[in-house]
Amino acid sequence: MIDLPPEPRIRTRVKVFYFDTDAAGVVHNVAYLRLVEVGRSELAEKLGWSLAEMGKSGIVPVLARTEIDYRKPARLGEALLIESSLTRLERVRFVIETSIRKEDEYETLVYCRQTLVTIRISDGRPQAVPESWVRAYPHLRAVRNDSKTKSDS
Ligand SMILES: CC(C)(COP(=O)(O)OP(=O)(O)OC[C@H]1O[C@@H](n2cnc3c(N)ncnc32)[C@H](O)[C@@H]1OP(=O)(O)O)[C@@H](O)C(=O)NCCC(=O)NCCSC(=O)c1ccc(O)cc1
Repeated sequence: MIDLPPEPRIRTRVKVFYFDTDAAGVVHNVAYLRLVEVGRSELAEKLGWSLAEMGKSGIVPVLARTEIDYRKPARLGEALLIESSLTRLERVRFVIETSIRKEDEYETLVYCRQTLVTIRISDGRPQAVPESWVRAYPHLRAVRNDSKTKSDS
């Protein structure tokens, strides 16, 4: 059991390499999803859900929804900061928001909001979000009154 940080947030620094870019030297839309995943995985580890432990426990998060806004381009060789935050906890779902910006500028280049569902690997059925998160971050707890609607996550 690890001590959870006061804020469920992490900043990850990355550099834009050739394999992230298209012929114009700008980061490809698909490459941003990989960067979002890098940040989200680092956040999961910080919140006690390491990649190695996930498989062993039999309980894993899966992505149910990704919304992404591409606001400004990032370019080859630039240093980027990926800021990933856990922002909402429901019964079996949770939300991670990610912003990507240049290391030396404050403007957000890309914003992404993802809904994840905690499932049991053996049968794929949804499971409760980690109790330790609910205890550590009660202010993120949200109760939905529209559980039949999947489109407004
Ligand atoms: C997400 C699911 C398990 C949900 O299963 P269902 O049988 O629909 O369960 P339910 O109907 O009970 O839904 C459970 C809850 O999820 C909600 N839900 C389900 N689908 C959605 C979508 N698309 N959006 C928002 N909310 C959703 C639903 O409203 C329920 O919420 P509550 O009412 O608040 O309980 C199922 O739809 C599924 O298996 N989808 C495929 C998931 C998948 O293949 N994702 C991509 C691969 S995972 C991945 O790439 C990855 C994940 C995590 C990492 O760290 C790295 C990589």
